[in-house]
Amino acid sequence: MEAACISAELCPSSFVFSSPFRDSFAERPLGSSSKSAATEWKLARQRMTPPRAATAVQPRQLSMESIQAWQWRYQGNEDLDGRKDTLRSRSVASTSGGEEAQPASVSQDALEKGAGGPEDQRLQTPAHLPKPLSTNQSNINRTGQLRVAYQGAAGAYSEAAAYDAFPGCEAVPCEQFDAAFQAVELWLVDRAVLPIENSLGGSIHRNYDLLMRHRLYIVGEVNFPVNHCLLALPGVRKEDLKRVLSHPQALAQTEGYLSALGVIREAAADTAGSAQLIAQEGWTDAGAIASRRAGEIYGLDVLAEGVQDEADNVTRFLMLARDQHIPRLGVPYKTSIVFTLEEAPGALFKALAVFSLRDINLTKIESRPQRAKPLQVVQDLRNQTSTKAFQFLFYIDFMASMAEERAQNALRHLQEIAPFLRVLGSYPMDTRPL
Ligand SMILES: O=C(O)C(=O)C[C@]1(C(=O)O)C=C[C@@H](O)C=C1
Repeated sequence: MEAACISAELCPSSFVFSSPFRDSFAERPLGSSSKSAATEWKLARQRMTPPRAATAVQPRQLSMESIQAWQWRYQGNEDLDGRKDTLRSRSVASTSGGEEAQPASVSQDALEKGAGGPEDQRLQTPAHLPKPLSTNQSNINRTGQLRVAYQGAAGAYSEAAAYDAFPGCEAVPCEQFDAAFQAVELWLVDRAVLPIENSLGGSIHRNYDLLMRHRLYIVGEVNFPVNHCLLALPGVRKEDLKRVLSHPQALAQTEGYLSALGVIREAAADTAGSAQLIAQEGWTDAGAIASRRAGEIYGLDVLAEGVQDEADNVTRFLMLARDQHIPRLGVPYKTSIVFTLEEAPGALFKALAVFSLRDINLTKIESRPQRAKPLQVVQDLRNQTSTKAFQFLFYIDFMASMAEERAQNALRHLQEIAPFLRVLGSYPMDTRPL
């Protein structure tokens, strides 16, 4: 099928194939018509069972130092050899769990502090990390698995979504969302899978902002059913709990249940991380909202299952890559865009009309503050006044492929109204039954 690119600005980078896995999602049965296959999908996803290879060794979040070394070497500095032994022995000491080599988790701190150099005392290169990549290498690990970054600890829903999106992949935990974006940009991993919205909790605003800040493409989506459990240390009863820890989204999704329980809610970086913390600290007054699998990993009991406020609780995850997915025709597609508008009466109405005129269905609209330019002076000529208006970025998902003429025409039309327009990706819709 022909690739569609309506203008160089809308599709800024050329279509480059760098990984044999780029179409792995598209090749999966989308919206399988067989009832038994559909039921099997559903059950497998609800169990959230990663491939056997992934359960054998639990990934652990490693230190920021390994990433600094990666980043520094990736930028073309190759003179680490003289320090290799020191670095290696230090890293062994810092990861002395006695286990086998584990996937590195990427910390935001590591990425933000930037590359050091041989003089940088923080540099460490864990011995098990594969060789740094050059731009003409693909970052496929030694066993040929695709490496997929996600935010959180092992047992997080994001990890399960990563396995769901890329069956057989190696899921790489990251401390923050930003770290997952950067891990892809730095070629430490091939893809990232990140939550963008939840049917109960709404949008994950942080990831909208990061989509704009980074230059990755959306190459697919996964709608993942989230079935929350209340977890606690063995022997602890519901009545013993004074507080419950979890990711803010998970706390929002179980708001009614936790209010009835009368516990204090404490926000944590991710659901599985809170289960891990309770196990590590031996807290008998605290419970965690997390997956059943997180309970199994960290040795916590399931006190209650399905504690989300509505039985249908679905989180939509985006699959991100360095290269665009080439849009096709013949299967359901979504396209995600972000644009700005000049402050004027009816500006948003006109922008949305470009889709309705062509019978294109919108599935999502989100507005976020334009952080670089949050305010704009607006003259009201009729009343001879001027005020300051908030400036927004509008994110829209619509149901069409960029290979379709109507989508190309809609965006050409939008470009006439919008001072800034970027296509974040055109990708196959997840039409599997939930
Ligand atoms: O903490 C986790 O387990 C996550 O994967 C994060 C996250 C989110 O950010 O929305 C993902 C799915 C659920 O909606 C709850 C939390």
